[in-house]
Amino acid sequence: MRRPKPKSKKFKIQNRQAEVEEVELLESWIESGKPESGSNPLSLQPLPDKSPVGKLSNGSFSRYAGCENFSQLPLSKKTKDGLAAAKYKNMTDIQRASLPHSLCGRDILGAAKTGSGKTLAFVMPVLEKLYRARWGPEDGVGCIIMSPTRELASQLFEVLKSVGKFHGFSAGLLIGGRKDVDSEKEHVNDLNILVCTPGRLLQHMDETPNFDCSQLQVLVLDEADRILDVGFKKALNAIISQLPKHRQTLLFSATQTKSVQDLARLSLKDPEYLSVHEESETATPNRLQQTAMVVPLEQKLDMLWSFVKSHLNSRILVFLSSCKQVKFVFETFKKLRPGIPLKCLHGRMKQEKRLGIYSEFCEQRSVLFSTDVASRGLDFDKAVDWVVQMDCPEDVAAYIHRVGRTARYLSGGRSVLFLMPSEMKMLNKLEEKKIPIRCIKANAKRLQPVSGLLAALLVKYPNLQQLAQRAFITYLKSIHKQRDKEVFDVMKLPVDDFSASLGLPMTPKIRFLKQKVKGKTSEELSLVQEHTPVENLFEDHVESFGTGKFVEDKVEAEEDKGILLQKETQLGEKVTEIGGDVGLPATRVLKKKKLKINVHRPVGTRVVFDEEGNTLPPLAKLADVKSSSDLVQLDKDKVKQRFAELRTELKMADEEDKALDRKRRKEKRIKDKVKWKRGREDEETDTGNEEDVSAYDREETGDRVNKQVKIYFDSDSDDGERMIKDKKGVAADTLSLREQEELALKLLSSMHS
Ligand SMILES: Nc1ncnc2c1ncn2[C@@H]1O[C@H](COP(=O)(O)OP(=O)(O)OP(=O)(O)O)[C@@H](O)[C@H]1O
Repeated sequence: MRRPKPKSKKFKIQNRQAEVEEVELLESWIESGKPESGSNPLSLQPLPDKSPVGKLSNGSFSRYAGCENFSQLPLSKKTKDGLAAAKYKNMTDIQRASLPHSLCGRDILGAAKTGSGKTLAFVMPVLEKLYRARWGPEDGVGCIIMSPTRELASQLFEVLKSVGKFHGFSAGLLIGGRKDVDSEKEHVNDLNILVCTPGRLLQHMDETPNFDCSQLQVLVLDEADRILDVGFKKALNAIISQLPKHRQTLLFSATQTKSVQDLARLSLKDPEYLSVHEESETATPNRLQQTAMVVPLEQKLDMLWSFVKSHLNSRILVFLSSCKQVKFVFETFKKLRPGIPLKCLHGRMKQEKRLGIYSEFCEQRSVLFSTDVASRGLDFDKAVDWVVQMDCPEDVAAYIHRVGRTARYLSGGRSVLFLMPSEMKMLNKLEEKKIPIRCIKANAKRLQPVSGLLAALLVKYPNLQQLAQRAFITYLKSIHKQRDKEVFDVMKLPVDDFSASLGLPMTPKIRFLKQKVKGKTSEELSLVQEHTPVENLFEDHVESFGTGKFVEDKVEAEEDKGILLQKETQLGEKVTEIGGDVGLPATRVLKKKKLKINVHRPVGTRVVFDEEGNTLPPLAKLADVKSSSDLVQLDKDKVKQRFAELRTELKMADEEDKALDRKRRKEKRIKDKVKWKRGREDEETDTGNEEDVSAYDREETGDRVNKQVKIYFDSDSDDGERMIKDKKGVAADTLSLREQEELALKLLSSMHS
């Protein structure tokens, strides 16, 4: 391969001259187009002539305020080329609103719906600012872009690389979980742009010799409200204290902070608050169809399983509240082989694995079980079809970010939120924040119970039992720790039913809850929340939410073939598509599929499963039937029987333990008594030998011994002999008969005299 000819010196000088001229031109454009402080560029859109150089009617705003596409902005050729190469042409709302300001160097508080292009809105000003400042390798760190999660930081880094590929800046990704921190330390001082998470940046600030950010030009916080949240408070304060105050600061989020305290911490200078969708009817993307369902805690897994089985051709993102739950659901569902690849993502995974899973989910149609680590900012390459919130989000902001993983930019998407009866207040909160959500009900007939299968799995795989116990405890803890007590009440949870739904033979001990209820048993607890069937709950709910915003879709159960009951017209999807035959009860599915097996199955064919339990083509369908049939055939009776056996075994073991404990206590009591008796005898004969008495004995028996001694003297106080002993200090028993007679005579003579 021929190597490209090195550029001549003359070419380089010419090129540099052209750059200098371009920068001067850009600066003059920007200077002439600077908007007045406090102006709102949105109020002027669209401009009458849409000309990038046209004067505004009142002459007070940026002349770039009405631009529609990037070519109209005063951008360097390198940035324009980068944008063109990445096929970005027209600006989105937030880009149109913020770029005229941010390019002029003003501080920005940008808010816009999820998936609306906020990333470009801060990447471009970063490139332009450094370009116009003629930033070079020797100038060091010129810009820091911070994100709350590692995956998001990696994604931002990719966008920066693609749009800035014609620029000569050096950029680095600094995120935790990477082992090569030492090599990072060697190079970090040569980087111009850092894309990082707060923790790793602080680590470099603390540990890397000569790490210097004193020349910083731009600081960007993506998902700013999250980074300014308590979780990052200490790290962020420490970082900010090491940054120069004179800099440009850009904050972006779909749920932007307006807290004066937050802004003061960042020492923003007269920031421009740009909330482009504030006037919008909804706080979420228009193409997003949002639904909610009432699902009792003990039916959540059944519902999730049924949902996954009835959406085998979709890309589904499922949010759960803790790592332990993610692990449990992933591991058990994987063994049940739903017929679609399964993946999981949580903070306890190794970084390489996390990034691998993230990119696999971008490429492959699958179900990803995740904690909130995937809830913010991630822009999965191929559209996510469904976002399922198995556990209620902690607040409205968390809801907005979670559902925002679908329906991004121009694509559509759907979401479903499982709400327990005790969490219904969340719907009011969503409504208050302009989130249009429709209540739908589950098709109870299509529900595929999974707890029996889970119980069988737990018997077969003891490690799953541990996972289940941990998932159980952490879920309750997560509810207990939630700040919004109006929505989350751990006391209302049917704990025993929940435990059984995970396949556990007995409810694990819940220490923190026991303290809270002070002696209430778990049965009593479950009584707090009466068991109500889904349908009834839904009807209750419709009464209280029948204001028009929440629409109930009453569809005859007979008409529906899927797990979700929805009208065909409203979701633009055929009902059969939602459910298909996969939504049918297991036995009917088997009957149908068995027919197919008989026809198509080549004799002696092996069925191969991959690591995640997915069947490999061309026998995927066949194997699905086999796998599910295997499990269904795990003989429900057998499972029940084993379940009962396990219960009796545990009960017997419990009884044995109790008996042993009783015996031990009895023995100890006897031992103590014997010791105490001995102690008393010793006291009576020789009170001086205290060293033989243990501290415990002294504590427990000391008082009693003293009392006895005291009583002994009290009761014998009328005893003449004792009186004599007391007075003389000599025991009367020890005197001889002659001595006694002498003593008596002395006494008599003294009485007469
Ligand atoms: N001007 C544009 N033209 C075409 N596509 C764009 C444009 N700007 C952004 N996009 C695309 O829109 C999608 C969403 O963009 P981005 O990730 O920046 O959204 P966001 O507002 O930051 O979302 P979130 O709030 O979830 O972080 C991306 O796939 C991006 O490539």
